[in-house]
Amino acid sequence: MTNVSRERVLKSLGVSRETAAMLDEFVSSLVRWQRVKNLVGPRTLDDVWERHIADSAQLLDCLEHRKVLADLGSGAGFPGLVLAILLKGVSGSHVHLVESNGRKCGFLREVVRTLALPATVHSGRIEAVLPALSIEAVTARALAPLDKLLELTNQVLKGEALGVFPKGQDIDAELTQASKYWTFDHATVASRTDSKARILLIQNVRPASL
Ligand SMILES: C[S@@+](CC[C@H](N)C(=O)[O-])C[C@H]1O[C@@H](n2cnc3c(N)ncnc32)[C@H](O)[C@@H]1O
Repeated sequence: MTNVSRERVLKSLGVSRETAAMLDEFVSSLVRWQRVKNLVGPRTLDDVWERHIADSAQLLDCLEHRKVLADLGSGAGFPGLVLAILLKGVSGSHVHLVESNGRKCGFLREVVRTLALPATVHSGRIEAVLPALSIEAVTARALAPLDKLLELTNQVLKGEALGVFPKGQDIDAELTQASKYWTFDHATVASRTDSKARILLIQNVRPASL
């Protein structure tokens, strides 16, 4: 199953042999660390290629020309490490991985170092780290509902920077709730890995009262 998924995902991504080798190395490290550090929901590793690698990689197209980004609440590197692997070699690219859990940061640092990725691991809280970063896009998967995400990111998303947030079937309710507190431009893109999911693209965020 894992090998079939791997082949299918790598084929659909159309990556080079070098990039495929980096993704393999990342998955191997995750499986190794998972045995002792429990970084992701254990059952999700059975389908790591579809559920985590492909699900993260599809965000690359949403970024368009943007290549300096912050991934908030990176966990075991989804989507941030996958994007850093895909962006390696793209001049000027950089991924800031922001994660407060020290154990997960240890893993992220090891993968960044081993694969020499264009990425920095920030071990700390988003609220403290994000304001100091200069970025073109923000990603966050499975971190918080949209109103909370905009509370965390409104300062960086008030202009041209793009928020790229994978969302599940509650997306419409989240948009309604967030609209009570924020105004913003948004669009959605269908997820390629989950028929019930969409990817939310957000810009020009302002407090609703202004
Ligand atoms: C549910 S996990 C999702 C991880 C990953 N993005 C994924 O999709 O697999 C949320 C992660 O966000 C981190 N996190 C939550 N609140 C945070 C905060 N305020 N600052 C930094 N990290 C945070 C948690 O430690 C956790 O690793």
